[in-house]
Amino acid sequence: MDQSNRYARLDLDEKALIAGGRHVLCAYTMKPKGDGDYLATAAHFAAESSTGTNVEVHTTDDFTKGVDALVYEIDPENEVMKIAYPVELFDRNIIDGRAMLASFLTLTIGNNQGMGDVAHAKMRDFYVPPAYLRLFDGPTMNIADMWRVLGRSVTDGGMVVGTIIKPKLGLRPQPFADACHEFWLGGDFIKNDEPQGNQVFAPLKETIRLVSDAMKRAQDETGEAKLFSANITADDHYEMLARGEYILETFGENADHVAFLVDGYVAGPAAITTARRAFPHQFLHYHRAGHGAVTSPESQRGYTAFVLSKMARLQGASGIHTGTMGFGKMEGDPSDKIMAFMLTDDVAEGPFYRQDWLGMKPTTPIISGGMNALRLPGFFDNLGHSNVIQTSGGGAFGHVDGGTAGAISLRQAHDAWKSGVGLVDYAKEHKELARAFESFPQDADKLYPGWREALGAVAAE
Ligand SMILES: O=C(COP(=O)(O)O)[C@H](O)[C@H](O)COP(=O)(O)O
Ligand SMILES: [Mg+2]
Repeated sequence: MDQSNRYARLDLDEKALIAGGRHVLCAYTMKPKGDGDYLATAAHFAAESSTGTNVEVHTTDDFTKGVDALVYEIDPENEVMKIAYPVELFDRNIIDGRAMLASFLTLTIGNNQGMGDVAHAKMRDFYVPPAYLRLFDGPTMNIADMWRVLGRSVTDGGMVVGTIIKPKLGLRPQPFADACHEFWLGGDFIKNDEPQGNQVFAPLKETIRLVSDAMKRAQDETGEAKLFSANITADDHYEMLARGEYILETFGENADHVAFLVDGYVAGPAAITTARRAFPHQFLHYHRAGHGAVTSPESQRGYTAFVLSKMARLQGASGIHTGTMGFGKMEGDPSDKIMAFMLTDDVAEGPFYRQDWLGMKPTTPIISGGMNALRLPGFFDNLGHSNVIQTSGGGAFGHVDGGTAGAISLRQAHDAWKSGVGLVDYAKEHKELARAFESFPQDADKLYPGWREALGAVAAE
């Protein structure tokens, strides 16, 4: 059944829809199955994503038709369609009338992902009008709060030098805490790797007690504040709360040095909102393991990493992984920097829409995945600033002189970039950085040909 006479209004103008403020706009790439008509398939998609189904139902009334999602633009050649969703379609909490991301996803990227007449569809961008935007929680904390704890400028505090405890799994509590202590002697921030929780060989309570003690010792020894991002991801809301409360109680006077890591893709929006609402004074670290299943450029379904990032700011993530934009080990491209700008700027351009965040706090980009000191300058050149949390796991613990030297090398690479000095020149005066060249010779050869001659004995020592 062709529903385009009801669910498509190609005469609608995007600027007018935005000015009207009544619609959430979504841009998708979509391909009909077989030789299906593009507009009819798009209209069926809009019907299934709002008030309709594949047939007319006699219960539909005039009010229903007023909240139909409408296809307002199609470009079959480029497989692009745009749909306007009336704000009224989206579910609101009974407890406080506020918006929920689950409902946004259920409609815009729900049943439509499995429709028989759609070969594939992927959301590339979305626009949120002010009336809906203000119903989302948004972040309470972000990198500015970390900078405050670290005693830095709260507007331009620079890179937070971080790591992920490696190996990913398999450390008992004491070796785990020892690795933390080692890194903290040179760095600022440590996160649990995302699978680390309450394994039998490393019970959470015992591990957290030792990590808290390691933090105290590192702070005493360096005179600097240290930060830890603890994984509280769980299927069960009560389990997340139990973990969070135990962690805060155990860190005691250092509780404000603790972030909570939540795996927002595998555990979903409910887990993010649980942490956001139960622990509004902790930095909420959104880890996105698994997102590649839908966001990868290889995947023609789901949504992009850009869309995931934008949703994270709405939900109130303090920081979210944005990949390394082609400079690390995970999939990515330098143009991914628009993802970071959408997180941090008050008005930002997406691939299809400009979003005004109306003062909603920024979410901090977390840069991670195969990074090390040598890869940082290129990354910062591309992004244009270094106000990010950067975590290098292998890049710290893979340093030939150990985790402390690894941490120091990362800080030195950042300092070199900030002061506009070439990395090889800076390394001549900074041993840990020089030794990072020796630690990651493949990267060194590729990014800094001639480094060995230039650094000579400094790197080899
Ligand atoms: O453990 C790591 C990186 O470890 P290492 O520094 O040893 O590579 C993170 O889970 C990845 O950053 C995830 O990817 P992304 O940040 O793209 O979500
Ligand atoms: Mg990891």
